[in-house]
Amino acid sequence: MPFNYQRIVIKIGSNVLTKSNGLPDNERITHLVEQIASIKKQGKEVILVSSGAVASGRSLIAVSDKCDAVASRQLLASIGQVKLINTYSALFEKFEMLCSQVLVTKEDFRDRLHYLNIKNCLEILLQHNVLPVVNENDVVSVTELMFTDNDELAGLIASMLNAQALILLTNVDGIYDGDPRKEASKIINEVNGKGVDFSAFVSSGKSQFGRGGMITKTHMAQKVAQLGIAVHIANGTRNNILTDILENKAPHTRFLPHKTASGKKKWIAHSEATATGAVEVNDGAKSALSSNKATSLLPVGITAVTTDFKKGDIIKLIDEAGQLVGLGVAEYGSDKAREKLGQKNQKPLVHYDYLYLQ
Ligand SMILES: Nc1ncnc2c1ncn2[C@@H]1O[C@H](COP(=O)(O)OP(=O)(O)O)[C@@H](O)[C@H]1O
Ligand SMILES: N[C@@H](CCC(=O)OP(=O)(O)O)C(=O)O
Repeated sequence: MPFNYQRIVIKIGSNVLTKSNGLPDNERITHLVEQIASIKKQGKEVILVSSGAVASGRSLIAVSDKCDAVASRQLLASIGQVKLINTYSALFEKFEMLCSQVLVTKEDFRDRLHYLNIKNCLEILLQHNVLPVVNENDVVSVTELMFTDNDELAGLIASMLNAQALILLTNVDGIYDGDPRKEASKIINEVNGKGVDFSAFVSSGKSQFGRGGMITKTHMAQKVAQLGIAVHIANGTRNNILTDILENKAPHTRFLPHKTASGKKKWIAHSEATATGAVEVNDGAKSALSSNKATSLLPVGITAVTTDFKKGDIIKLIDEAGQLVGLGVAEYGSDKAREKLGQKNQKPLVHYDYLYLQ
């Protein structure tokens, strides 16, 4: 049965857009644009998250050996992004389609206001039948301000826009149950459920031009699927891959979507890096929160306030072994939370509607 998604986020990785010599693969880009155009013609909404700025820059300028890694990435991306977006623009024009450039940084997802600004921008583009082409703003995103990779960015965008599906195109057919270079390794067709540990067969090594690697892809995919979005990891260098995925006839890995979470929960889910405070919860609270019932975090289950926070901040819920249990919006500040620690019949510190569990 084909997948009948209405809103789809497609991420094209560096390795798909780049030839082995590090330069952009224009034939590949053209073929992907043709497929996106045909998907759009079916009335579907598509958001493209495209890497390739650095590779495009490489085709235009030689970087001096004196440049450090950060400066050379800034230089290449600044020049390359212009070429990348012009390439897309010219190719989509052949199909009478308008595309737009949206460059973002991790900071743009930090608070709810910034988050809504980007969301509104993407929504207005979609309403006008424009295809947003999103990339990280590599020129200003350096070191700790960077996304792990564009998979993380694509996951954020898919969650933000309540997409039905996220397609991650890379240079292998999906997640293998062993080293993808070995013949005995098989593709895992379906992943259902959270907490699957891929570390036994997914190596941390990255492909030639990739940044995050397959491990980060699997973490992100599980998280996004848990929020109700189907995630497909497939080989972007295969012909007709996008149309074949949607017709359910391409070999690849699919993460089955779980029940849909609210927009606010989706934002909270991706806020670990920006969470300000933290509390420690006991085992009883941990199992109550993980049960099938909608449960809020009550002071009776909190053993300590480990980092201060204000009312409205996103805080981390940590178990007694130091593991992250979830994230949520604090209903009151850390001073008040300390006063109520361990007490019964108190107002929840995190209401269920504003709670995301790992
Ligand atoms: N078990 C596995 N299954 C599939 N790919 C794997 C596995 N273990 C490691 N990898 C590597 O992950 C790479 C893809 O991730 P990445 O380098 O981040 O690509 P991209 O730039 O497309 O996002 C593959 O080229 C592959 O070599
Ligand atoms: N923003 C960069 C790509 C960064 C990146 O993470 O790429 P990828 O490994 O494809 O997820 C660029 O356009 O060159």
